[in-house]
This record gives sequence, C-alpha cells and structure tokens, in this order.
Amino acid sequence: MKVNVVKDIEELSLVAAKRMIEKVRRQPTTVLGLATGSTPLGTYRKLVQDFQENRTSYKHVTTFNLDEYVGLAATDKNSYHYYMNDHLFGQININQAQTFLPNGAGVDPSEECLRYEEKIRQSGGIDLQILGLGENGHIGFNEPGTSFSSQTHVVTLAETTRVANSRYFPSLADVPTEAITMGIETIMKAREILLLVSGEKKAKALREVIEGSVSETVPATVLRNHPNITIIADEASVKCLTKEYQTL
Ligand SMILES: N[C@@H]1[C@@H](O)[C@H](O)[C@@H](COP(=O)(O)O)O[C@@H]1O
Repeated sequence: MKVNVVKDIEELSLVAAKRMIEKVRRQPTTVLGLATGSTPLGTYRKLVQDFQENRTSYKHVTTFNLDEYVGLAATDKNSYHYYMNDHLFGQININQAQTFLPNGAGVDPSEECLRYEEKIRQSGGIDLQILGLGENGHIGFNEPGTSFSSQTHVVTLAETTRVANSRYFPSLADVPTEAITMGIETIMKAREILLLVSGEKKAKALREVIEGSVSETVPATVLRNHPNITIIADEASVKCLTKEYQTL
C-alpha cells in the first residue's frame, strides 16, 4: 500500500488524473472503474482539460461505475448516471455505449446486480479503479458490516450516509434508501486501485484504513490486502495518522 500525501484537493486531482491519463495512453482499451461524490470531481475536470488540450483519446475505453441509487432514473439530476454524463462522459470522446452504471430504475434490482457483475467479468475485469472514502469507512456503497466476499448487491443505505449525501438533494426525505453497489470482492478484483481522500471529515476513517485492523466493520480496511493500491490523501485528511507518510 502506497500512501502519497498531497497538499490539497487541487494537487490530489492532478496526481490522480495524471495516473489515469498515463494508463489510458499506454493501454487505449483500458477498463476504468469510476466513483462519484465530491472527491473525484476535480480529477474529472483535469481529464476534460487534458482532453481539450492534448486530445487523450477515450474512444476504446470502457468504464464501470461503482454504484447507483435505486429508484432514480438516469435523467434524474441526482442520479450517478447524470453526474457521470455531466462531469465526464459528455465532455470527452468516450463511446457512451461502453460506459456502464448499475441500472437503479425500472428493473428488478437483484437481477440487475447479477447482470452487472457478469458484464464486468465479460469485459475482462477492471484495470484501474478510482475510489472515494465514506466518512464511516464505506467504499462504493458497501456500508460497515458488508462481507469482504460480496459481489454487486443491493444495499440499504446507512442513515449517516443518507445524511452525508443529502447535501445534493432538496431534503433528507428525497435521498433514496437503497442503492446498487459493486461488492467488496468486485472492487478487490481490480488490478490497480487509487483511493482518493480529501478533507478533515475523512481523517478518522483514513486512520482506520492505514493504521487500524482489517475488519468488515470498516469496509475500506480490506484495501490493505490489495497488491496494487495507492492512497492519495491531502494534508487535512491525514491529521489523525500517527506515522509520517511520503509527501509528494
Ligand atoms: N457512494 C459514494 C461513494 O462512492 C463516495 O466515495 C463517498 C464519498 O463521497 P465524497 O467524495 O462526496 O465525500 O460517498 C458516496 O456515498
């Protein structure tokens, strides 16, 4: 596990985007695993900027997102489909037919989970997975207590997660109660992982990930068992660590 400490979200975005661009340029058919939330927004902005300036091509790239709310249509502004189209897919030359998110609306969610897991497998698996970190240590929407051997599944969102994500919705009551998420085993199968962590609110969760014991109580601690993971964390998020880590 490599830990790179950067100054702030700006530098974090730059470092993460650089790794993604390098990967796509070297392997044009890369399968990317993507995350939503506020943390990767700057990274996506950097990818768009690089596309405009340097024309890095995404024509042969395939993407799989980590998760999606149950009950929100792709056209709903709060859906992760909408987020991805708005912040990334609509602004680069990716083939939209090669961008996948779980379908949270209008289908049987359990069947959708099986279909999604199979789709990832058929694509050859994820080469580079981007992850954010929940304040309670969740990854994707894998809440505390999720089995490390979980595949794509339907989850009931923790109340703390609904409250944390309610900032995007008109009110807490509008935040869906369920989501479809890649499972922990699904995520761990990615060949390379970048965990992006920014802000003081994540400091306690990050300490658990790096210095705590590996346990299903804090889902992200599983990442310690991954052979190729880099944590990119800004100064505010490393405040609770007891040891010094490499500063970029
Ligand atoms: N499902 C998402 C996660 O994939 C994300 O990583 C996390 C952190 O979000 P943020 O980056 O906004 O702090 O919360 C959400 O619940």
